[in-house]
Amino acid sequence: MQRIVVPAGGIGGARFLRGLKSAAPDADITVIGNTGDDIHLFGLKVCPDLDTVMYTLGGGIHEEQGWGRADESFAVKEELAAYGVGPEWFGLGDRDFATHIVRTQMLAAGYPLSAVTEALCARWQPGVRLLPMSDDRIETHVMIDDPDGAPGARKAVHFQEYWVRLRASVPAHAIVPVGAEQAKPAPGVLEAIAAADVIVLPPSNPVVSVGTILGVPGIREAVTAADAPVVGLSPIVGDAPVRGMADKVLAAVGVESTAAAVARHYGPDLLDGWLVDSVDAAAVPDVEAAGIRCRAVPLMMTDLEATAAMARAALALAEEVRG
Ligand SMILES: O=c1nc2n(C[C@H](O)[C@H](O)[C@H](O)CO)c3cc(O)ccc3cc-2c(=O)[nH]1
Repeated sequence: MQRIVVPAGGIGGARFLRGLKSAAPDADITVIGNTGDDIHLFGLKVCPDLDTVMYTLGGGIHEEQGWGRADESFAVKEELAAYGVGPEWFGLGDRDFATHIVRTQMLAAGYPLSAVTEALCARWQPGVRLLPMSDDRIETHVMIDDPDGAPGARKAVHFQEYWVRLRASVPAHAIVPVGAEQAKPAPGVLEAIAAADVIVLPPSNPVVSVGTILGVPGIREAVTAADAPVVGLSPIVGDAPVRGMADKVLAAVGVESTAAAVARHYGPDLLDGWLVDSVDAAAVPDVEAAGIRCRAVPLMMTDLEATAAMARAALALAEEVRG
């Protein structure tokens, strides 16, 4: 059975995984989920990217939104707001709250996040093995200008505040994965990477999703050392992110928002192959000049079949670089 490892963020990663499962129904897929987006609210631990993967593959996702639960209501949030308890800008629904309550209760009882995630997945049956990148707490913060401070002053805000409250409308000066340096990969992560037949970097955010996962000490090194080919799909199409704020956070790390620049950012030591969208076919020679095999194929996840075709192209490229 083919063993595929996918370090994944939220919506883009989850949708890609749905295509990958359809393209490789018999494969043994391990997902290493980003937990840098995690946030503590109302005393609860919320893991947006793990939940987005779990709900999407388990059939519980709000399809149009791409995050949170289908058929959601917001009575708890409204009641909290009536007490003046926020933040009001983060949309936690009633059904979703139950997930965070179970998670927080299990963590308080001493279970590590990896065990909690496995328990939550027992209900959702995502059809992949979903591992958090780490059991240790890591929180991505974004440095922005502080309009209330002295001229030139900056402050750090939680990634969710940057993305959801500020809608990434202000420049990001730096991305800080707080806690990453002391963190260890969760049990099973390094073993899955070492045993992989193929490692696929989905079209997730290369800085705050895949970058954060690779930044956990030992993970990037394990991916680079793995025997398996490593192939990635560009999240940038026609010089703009397909969705999300990749352009803003790429600027913060000094990387241009182009498919070729993202490939170079990952680097030839990590990547064996890179898929760019057909509209970026002119970038293929640039990427190959950097020592990364590159092909141009349609990369818009418009429906399951289009997404499965992307996954098939990634697996085919992996075979090509292996051979
Ligand atoms: O744009 C939003 N995204 C929301 N997201 C998505 C999330 O902010 C991001 O898209 C990811 O963290 C980036 O991958 C949620 C995800 C959850 O699992 C739970 C609650 C939310 C709430 C919001 C929200 O209010 N607005």
